[in-house]
Amino acid sequence: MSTFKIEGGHRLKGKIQPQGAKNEALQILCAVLLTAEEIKIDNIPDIIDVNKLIALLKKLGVKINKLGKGSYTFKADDLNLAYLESPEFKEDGKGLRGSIMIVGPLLARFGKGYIPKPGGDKIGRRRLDTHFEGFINLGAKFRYNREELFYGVEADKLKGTYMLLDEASVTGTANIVMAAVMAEGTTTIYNAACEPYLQQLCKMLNRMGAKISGVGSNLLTIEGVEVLGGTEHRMLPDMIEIGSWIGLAAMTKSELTITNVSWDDLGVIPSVFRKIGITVERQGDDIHIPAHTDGYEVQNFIDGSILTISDAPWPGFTPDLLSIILTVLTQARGSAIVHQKMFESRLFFVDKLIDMGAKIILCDPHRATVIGHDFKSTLKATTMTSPDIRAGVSLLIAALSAKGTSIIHNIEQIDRGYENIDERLRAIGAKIERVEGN
Ligand SMILES: CC(=O)N[C@H]1[C@@H](OP(=O)(O)OP(=O)(O)OC[C@H]2O[C@@H](n3ccc(=O)[nH]c3=O)[C@H](O)[C@@H]2O)O[C@H](CO)[C@@H](O)[C@@H]1O
Ligand SMILES: C=C(OP(=O)(O)O)C(=O)O
Repeated sequence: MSTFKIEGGHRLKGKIQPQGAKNEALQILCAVLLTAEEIKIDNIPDIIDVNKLIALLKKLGVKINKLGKGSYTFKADDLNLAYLESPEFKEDGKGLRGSIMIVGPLLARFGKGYIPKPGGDKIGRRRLDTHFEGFINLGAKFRYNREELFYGVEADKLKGTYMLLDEASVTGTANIVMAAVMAEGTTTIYNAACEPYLQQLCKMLNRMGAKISGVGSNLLTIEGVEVLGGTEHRMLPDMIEIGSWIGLAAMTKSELTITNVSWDDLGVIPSVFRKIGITVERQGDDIHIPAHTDGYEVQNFIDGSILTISDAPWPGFTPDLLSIILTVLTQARGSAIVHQKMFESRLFFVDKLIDMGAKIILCDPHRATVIGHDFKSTLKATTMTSPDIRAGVSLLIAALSAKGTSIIHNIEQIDRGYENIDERLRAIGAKIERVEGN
C-alpha cells in the first residue's frame, strides 16, 4: 500500500485539465461488447478501475490496441466466453463496481451474462436489484449463487417491454439499456437515470445503429435492432474531478483555471459551489476560480434558514461531490447541513476532519452539520487512511489546506479514480510526495 506525504498551507496556481470521466468510461468500455466491429475511444482516463476493466475485456477476448495516451481501439469479434465461468473471472470481476455493466451487453449479444458481486467503494449497501429486475423484465432467467455471491442471467431472445425502475440507478440503467438495444420490439424505461454518463452512452449506441430516444430524460424508448456496428467516441471531462478542483482552489485560497470542462454538462455543480460562497467564473469552456483571499461565505436560504446541500439523482446534485462540499465547508464563513441521502456509510470519514480540528456534528449516518472556521483556525496536519475514493480526495484537499505535514495511507482508493494526481497537483505548486509500498 502506498502513501501520500503532503505539506499543507501552500497556495497553488495555474491550470489543470480534468481527465476523462471515470464513470462514463466504465459504461462505454462495456458497450464495446455489443458489436463485432471496431470501436475507437479517446480520452480514457489512466486510472486503476478503468485499467482493471480493460484487462478484464482483454481476458474475455476483446482485441485491444493502444494508439496513444487515452486512445484505444477495441474489437469484440471473437470472444472467449469460457472465461466467464473460470475461477479467474470470479476474482477479476470483483475488482471494481463498473464490471457489473458487462452483463447487459453479453446477455444481449450472446444470451448469457455472469458476474461476481462487484467491488467499488464500501459506502453502504449497494444493491443490484434494479439491474436484474430489468433483465428479468426483458425475459431473462435469473440465478444467484449465495455461497459464491455469483449472479447469472440467460435468455434465448430478449423481448422489449415497459418498465418502471424502482430507483434511478446509474449503472442499472446503463446495463438495461445495453441489454435492450438488440431486444425484439420496443423497450420503455421510466425512472431511468440520466447523468451525462448515460447520455454519452446512449449517443454512442445510437451512432452504432441503436434506436434510443428520450436521451437526457428519465423516459427512454428503445426500438430493438438486429445488430450494432463500430463507431468512435470521446469521453467527457470528469465532472467529479472538476468539482474536486473547485473545492481544492477555494480551500487553499488558490487561483486555479480548470480547462475544457464542458460547461453544459455540469448541471447544478457550479451553482452548488456558488451557494457555499465560492466564485466560479465561466471563461469560454474553462472554469476560473479566483484566489479566495477573504474566504467564502455560505448563503442561507431566502427565508434566512440554514443551507442544506443534499444529493439527488441527476439533474440533482451528485452524491460523489458531497464529501468534497462537506470538507470545503469546514473553512467557510457560516454553517450548513450536508445530507447524503443515497449512501449510509459515506460520511463516517468526518471523524478524520474532526481530528484535524474541523467543527462538524455527525447528526446521523446521513447528515452532518458543519460550522465553518472562516480560516480563523487552520486545520492541523495528521495521519489518516483513505476510506473511499471521494473521502480520500477530500482528505487530500484538507491536508493541502492544513498546517504541517499530513500522511494519507491507502491511496490506491484515490488512484482508483484520479489519474496521476500527485504529479498533476505538483505541477500547480502542491507539495505532495508519493511514498511507495508502506
Ligand atoms: C461506477 C459508477 O458509475 N458509480 C456511480 C454509480 O454507482 P451505482 O450505479 O452503483 O449507484 P446507483 O445509482 O445504483 O445507486 C447508488 C445508491 O443510491 C441509492 N439510490 C439510487 C437512485 C435513487 O433514485 N435513489 C437512491 O436512493 C441506491 O439505493 C444506492 O444505494 O452511481 C452512484 C450514484 O450517483 C455514484 O455514487 C457512483 O459513483
Ligand atoms: C462511488 C464511486 O465509485 P464506484 O461506484 O466505482 O465505487 C465514485 O466514483 O465516487
